[in-house]
Amino acid sequence: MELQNDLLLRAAKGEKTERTPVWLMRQAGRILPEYRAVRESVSGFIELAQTPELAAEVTIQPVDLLGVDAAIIFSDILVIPEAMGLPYEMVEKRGPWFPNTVNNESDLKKLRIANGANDLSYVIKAIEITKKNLNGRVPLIGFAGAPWTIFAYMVEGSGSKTFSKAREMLYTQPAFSHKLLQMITDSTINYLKAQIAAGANLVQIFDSWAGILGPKQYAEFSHQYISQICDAITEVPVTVFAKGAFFAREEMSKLNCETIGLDWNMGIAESRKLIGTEKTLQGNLDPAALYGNPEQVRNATIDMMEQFKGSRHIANLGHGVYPDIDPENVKVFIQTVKDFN
Ligand SMILES: Cc1c2[nH]c(c1CCC(=O)O)Cc1[nH]c(c(CCC(=O)O)c1C)Cc1[nH]c(c(CCC(=O)O)c1C)Cc1[nH]c(c(C)c1CCC(=O)O)C2
Repeated sequence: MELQNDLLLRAAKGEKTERTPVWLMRQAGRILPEYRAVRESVSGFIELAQTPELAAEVTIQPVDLLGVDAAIIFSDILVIPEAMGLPYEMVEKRGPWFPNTVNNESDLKKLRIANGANDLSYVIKAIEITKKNLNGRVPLIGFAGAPWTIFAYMVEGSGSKTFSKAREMLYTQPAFSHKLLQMITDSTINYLKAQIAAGANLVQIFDSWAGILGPKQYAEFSHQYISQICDAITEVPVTVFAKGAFFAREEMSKLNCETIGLDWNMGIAESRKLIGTEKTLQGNLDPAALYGNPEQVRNATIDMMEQFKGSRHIANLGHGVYPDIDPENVKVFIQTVKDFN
């Protein structure tokens, strides 16, 4: 199907666009009252994510209600551990929790490499329904967690400020760590390929915990695996968002991907210098800027746009939108990008 709005894809490839495309990380299922209404009709996040018709509905909500230039499929990065044999729960107000964790070779034997189309058929079904109902209005973004971020949850068993157990593993059991990272990488490639076959027009890799590694460890335990994924995905543009990996920007410029996501700690001019002009940059307004009044949101957005001006850019926040942000301010952010030239 021909896309009516392909700004995101053209910007990712570095082609000329009439204006800068805009979407928000975590736009589906955080800020909209319409999302909460759907969410309350089921038992919880996991049931919602596993019900393709409803997942498709909340994926499209931000397109209808906010006017973003892309949809991102409603799911979670933690579906990969589950598909490998490590189920998770989503604890209200606390976040993800794994009843079992992976700590040694014998835990590893209980895991398998996920087959995207079979083990995650509910996501694939949700993508198919979303594509049909979007009817070509905007591109659909597929996604997965980066292997290191997924590893961190599988070893730790929940969120953590330091992920010290996961980082301990890299020092005390490097061979085990590499085996698990490779299994996650192979699963992720299968999964992204299945998302693309079902209709995802671009895929994004979220390395949310990149910033807790030092540069050497990042190169060995994260970057290398992201690089494998980028090399394997040849069908659609790839975006890599490694939060906090300011130290790896120059290395990231060599990845086989179209777009690098910036968080709000990364200076725009400095990032462009380190990454060069062969990549599109995505980001990077501080999500907290949306707590301001509409005038402040507008000014902060214009300030960001001016810094990116003239170079390959997809407008976004520097991380996911916070759940208590007023959707009206999100609309101001989006409209300001659309009006900017
Ligand atoms: C680290 C991470 C996770 N999940 C994700 C990341 C990477 C991005 C980032 O760094 O923010 C990615 C994610 N999670 C979700 C999406 C859906 C699409 C989107 O809107 O971007 C995406 C892209 C839905 C979700 N994932 C989750 C919810 C909230 C669940 C609910 O509705 O109760 C949603 C809508 C739950 C989740 N899932 C995760 C956590 C820590 C939590 C709990 C806190 C939170 O809300 O973020 C793991």
